[in-house]
Order: sequence, then structure tokens, then C-alpha cells
Amino acid sequence: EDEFIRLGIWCFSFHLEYKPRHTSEKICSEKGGQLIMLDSDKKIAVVRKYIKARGFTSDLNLQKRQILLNSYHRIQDTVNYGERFCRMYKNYRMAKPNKITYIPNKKLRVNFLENQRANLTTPTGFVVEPSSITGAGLGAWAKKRVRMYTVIGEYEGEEHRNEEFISQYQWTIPEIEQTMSYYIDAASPAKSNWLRYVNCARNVHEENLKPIICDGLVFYMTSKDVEPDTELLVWYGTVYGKHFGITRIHPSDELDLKSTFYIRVNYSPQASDSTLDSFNSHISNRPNSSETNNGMLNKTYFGMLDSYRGGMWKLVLEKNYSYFSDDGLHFPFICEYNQNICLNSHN
Ligand SMILES: C[S@@+](CC[C@H](N)C(=O)[O-])C[C@H]1O[C@@H](n2cnc3c(N)ncnc32)[C@H](O)[C@@H]1O
Repeated sequence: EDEFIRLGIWCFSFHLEYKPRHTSEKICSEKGGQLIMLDSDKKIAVVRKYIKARGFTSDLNLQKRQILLNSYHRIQDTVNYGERFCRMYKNYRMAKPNKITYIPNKKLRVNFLENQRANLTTPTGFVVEPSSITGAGLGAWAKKRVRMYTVIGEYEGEEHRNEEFISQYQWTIPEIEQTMSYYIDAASPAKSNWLRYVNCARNVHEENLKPIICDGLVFYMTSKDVEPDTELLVWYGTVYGKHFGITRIHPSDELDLKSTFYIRVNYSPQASDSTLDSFNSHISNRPNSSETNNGMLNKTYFGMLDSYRGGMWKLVLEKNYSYFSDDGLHFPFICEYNQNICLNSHN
């Protein structure tokens, strides 16, 4: 499907091959157009009608669906294991032997320099050395094989409730029951352990730890088998992640992976308010307020036309899924051209 197609006052080409976003944009511009800009209800209607009429919906499926589902299940499994560990921890502390391996701090000598405490707690088989991430400083590394679902210790630090105090080393313990939320801050190497050196993962491939917040404490558990000479990396959470320009959004949280048809489009965030309202009514996964600018959708969001479960179209926002999917998701796409291109071509 490569020819120019005139629909209403518009000129398009439909591309049914699966491409990442940047490739779709490149192909459109090489043909003298751009990725379709949905900037009116009429245009949306005309495009959907054409897709339906051509029966494009029949044999298309979200590519990588199985890979994404697998990574999603892996996350669920790790969460379940974390919860299992937490139940054990609450009921028996470390007293009862159980199937989950727990690696405690290395025992401290009687005399040591206060500021060496964190480093000295590094258990045998682990080291603190320069990170594999450029510019990230030191990191924590496994020197031996560590099996999946091993708890490699408790993140130790000082507790405080001062929201204004910003440290690069703190976990937030969310409010539970009557207890206000608080922070565990490992800024001081004298008051913390080696887990303060664990850096923030940039993608699902290198992420190998899961934080378990349990009973007001934080534990780190391996989420996969870790090979020797591998840096230990954990997802720090949305706030810290943003700091390093990393987002971690799983497509399964945003998209219906069972939808039979997705096609990549653009929409205009500059549209007038009334148009934007009508867009908002089309979009199923509205961004939350931290993702918008005064209610205006961020330029970094782009819609996708999807279909057609039970005869329903809906427009969903495509977010940055590169944490879980190297070059983002692959979809068919539509290019849009100046009308003249259609008028001049023979169809
Ligand atoms: C909890 S500390 C980790 C240990 C730290 N690398 C050190 O040498 O003490 C968090 C800090 O490590 C660095 N860092 C962690 N993950 C990073 C990443 N993915 N990219 C860049 N810097 C990172 C940042 O400076 C961050 O403030």
C-alpha cells in the first residue's frame, strides 16, 4: 500500500509494514510528506472509514506482543516473590529458614573508620567499583553468580520526614495505615550500607534488582539470574528516573495488547481548545496532570489510532516505551501530503 490516496480534501499514503516511530517519520518525509496530523474530527472519521472499507483490520497484530507480555509477566512474578518474601519477613523475621536466600551485610570489624562503614558491609562476592554507566560514579557489582529472587540485603540509611531535604540516596516509604510517609536516606556512608552504591537501570535488559518495600524497610531482590561481573541496577522510580531522563512505562499498562489493529498517527497539541476537548474525548488513556502543561497535552505525546475491539475505535496516546522495547513499538502508519501530490498523481 504505497500509492497516494485522496480522501476528502486530504492526501495520504497508507503503510501497512511495521516500523518504529522514527522510521515511519523518515519514510513519510522521503516521500515528500509527513506522518498524518489528526487535527480535525472529520479527518479522523474519513481515515477510519477508509481503513474499515479496505479491511485493513483483518490480519494485523501488535508486533512484539509476546515479548511484551513476557516482560509484563516477569514483572508480576517478581512482585509476587517480593510479597512472599515480605510475608515471611513479617512473620518470622529471618529466624525461620525459607526458600528465599538472604545475603546479609558483611560483618564489621570492631575498629573501622566511620565513613568506611557502607563499603565495609559489602558481602563476599560483591564489590563497589566504578559504574558501567558513564558519569554515574561508583556502582555495586556481583562478582559471582546470583540466582533470581535472592534478597541481597536491606537498604540501610537514616530515617527522616523532611520533604525539603533532597538527597541522591533516598527511598520514600509511602504512608501506611497511621504511619506518615518517610524517607530512608543513605547519603552518609557512615550510616548506610553497600546498597547505597546501586545505580538506576536504564532499560529492562540491565535492570536486575527489584526494591521490596516491606514493614517500613526496603530490601533489594534480584529479578533475574545475575552473571558474574554484572553491575546491579534497580529502577529508582518515576521521580528519580526523570532526573536522568529515563521513563519506565510498560506498554501493557497503556495499551490493549489484544486490540487487533493499531496504526501510527500524529495529532496536533497546538489545536484550539475546542478541538482539544474533542480530542480528549477520543483519547482513552488520558495523561495524568504531571504529564501535561496546564491540561495541554505534551508535545512528546502522539496519538495512535487503534481499533476495533467490538467495533470501537479509540485513539490512545503513545508514550515513551523504550525502557521495555529498544526502539519503541512498531506499527503501520499513515503519511499525509499536500493535496497537489494526490491531484497530480494518476489515481
Ligand atoms: C544512590 S546513588 C548511587 C551511587 C553513586 N553512583 C555513587 O557513586 O555514590 C545515586 C546517584 O548515582 C548516580 N546515578 C545512578 N544511576 C544513574 C544513571 N542511570 N545515570 C546517571 N547517573 C546515575 C546519580 O548521580 C545519582 O544521584
